[in-house]
Amino acid sequence: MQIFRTRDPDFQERWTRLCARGSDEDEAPVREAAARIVDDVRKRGDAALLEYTARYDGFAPSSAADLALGPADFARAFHGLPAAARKALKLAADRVAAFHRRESDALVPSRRDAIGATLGQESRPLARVGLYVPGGTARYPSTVLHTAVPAKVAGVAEVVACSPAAKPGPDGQGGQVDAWTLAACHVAGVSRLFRMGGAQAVAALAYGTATVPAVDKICGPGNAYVAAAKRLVYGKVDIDMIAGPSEILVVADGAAAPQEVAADLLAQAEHDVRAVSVLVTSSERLARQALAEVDRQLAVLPRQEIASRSIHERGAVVVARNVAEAVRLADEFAPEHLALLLRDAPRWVKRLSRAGAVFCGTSTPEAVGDYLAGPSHVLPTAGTARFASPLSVATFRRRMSVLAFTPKALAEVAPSLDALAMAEGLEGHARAVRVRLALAAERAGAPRPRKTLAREVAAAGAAPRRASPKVAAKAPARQATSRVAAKAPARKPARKAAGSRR
Ligand SMILES: NC(=O)c1ccc[n+]([C@@H]2O[C@H](COP(=O)([O-])OP(=O)(O)OC[C@H]3O[C@@H](n4cnc5c(N)ncnc54)[C@H](O)[C@@H]3O)[C@@H](O)[C@H]2O)c1
Ligand SMILES: N[C@H](CO)Cc1c[nH]c[nH+]1
Ligand SMILES: [Zn+2]
Repeated sequence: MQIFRTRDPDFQERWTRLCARGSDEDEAPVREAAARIVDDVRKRGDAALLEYTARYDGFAPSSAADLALGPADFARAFHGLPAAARKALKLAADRVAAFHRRESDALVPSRRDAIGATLGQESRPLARVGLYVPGGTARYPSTVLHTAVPAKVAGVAEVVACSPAAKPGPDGQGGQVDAWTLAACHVAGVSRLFRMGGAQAVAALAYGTATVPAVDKICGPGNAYVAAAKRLVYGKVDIDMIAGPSEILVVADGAAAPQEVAADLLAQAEHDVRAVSVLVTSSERLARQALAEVDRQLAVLPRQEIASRSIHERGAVVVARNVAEAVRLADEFAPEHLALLLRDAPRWVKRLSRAGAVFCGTSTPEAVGDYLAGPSHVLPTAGTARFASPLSVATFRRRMSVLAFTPKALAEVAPSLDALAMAEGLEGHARAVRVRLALAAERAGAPRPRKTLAREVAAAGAAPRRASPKVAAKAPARQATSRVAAKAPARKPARKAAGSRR
């Protein structure tokens, strides 16, 4: 694990390199591999999906339909678990649901303004979403809960999930998905789970295949291949964010316990060889103690191989001049998880604006957020916390603006609208308003000079309205106007037409 100090002459260079984790340069080979896979599944559908599933997950079902598991499988798995396991899943699901139900929709309420325009927003759930549940080197039933529960709270009608099956065991049998993951699908109300993973799963959900339905949005975390594929399909579908290899940045002062610092760093390092764990501390002594403690704990960690590569290839300890500088660097790094092992940790939160989630103080280990604190553990990685937010109910809903003008309101804004449209050279837009004003005037039978009305209708580029015999009998002047309009030459200068109504 590298160690450097903000006083070092090459600090900026090393810090910039550390901050660039997961960047385009860092991930070029992964991106190219993901692009080939996505393209192939888009073109060849199920056939390509089955080939990649066999290659990467060792699962070769006889038909693509066998990739899918459904509610009966989920219920069987749930009821087959011991009571303590069912209780843990339910507790986590309940806490996630309780937190996300507290989210507010914060819409602009519909209101009629001074001119008579009623303006507002409405929000609706997405119809069908696809959740990526990782499963390459670890199982993630918690991710089922931290994605599907907010989706259900949001009101999504159809929640489908995908997760790679475990690699075949010594018996050569593939296709197994652990009971906890299936049970979590039962608890969270997932409709179907497809046993597929990686870039091929993302492509199948984005473009649809004969077996896998195309979704409106793909959400959920995954390794670098999954993250790269989500970037590639964005636009065809929406995505929640880039939630790639896990990260933690711990800010600690001299009072922090090195054992806790090391444990938090390793808890993320064990996710993936590409996970990033960083300590920024104001204490040289703590830096040294934490390094030693990481080595001690690594030696007895079951996922030592993965965590050790992550720590040695991507981990770092940075010694800052003081806590304020450490906190400033943490914010610049924009980590997925930011742990504040500081005296008076909550006080520092107001200095932060760029982290996926902030964990305050020694009794709030990051792991509590991973499982059952409440806020979804799906968080932006690779510095994208600069602009992206945690997965939430809002992730699964979309807003639409709703506008309703009265004729009077339209007439009031028409001159300015006309001016703007003509400035943009988009006369069709201006005409779409002028025609309404002209027809409204005609309907109202406003006592207007014949020529003015003729000019208005002609300038709007519209055909004359055919007056009903009743109206025609009552309003000979308007009928005459329409006849004139039908014959009128192409158009008068628009501004003049608009101005004539002022
Ligand atoms: N940011 C978050 O919110 C969050 C939450 C949970 C987990 N995670 C991350 O999710 C990831 C889980 O990773 P994982 O690998 O265990 O499971 P995964 O399901 O994300 O990836 C496994 C799949 O990757 C593909 N793959 C692997 N090697 C490949 C190769 N060489 N070429 C092409 N495709 C390949 C295969 O299709 C395989 O099925 C970790 O990085 C973890 O840190 C992030
Ligand atoms: N730390 C992960 C997010 O980066 C979430 C998780 C799930 N299970 C354990 N951890
Ligand atoms: Zn974790």
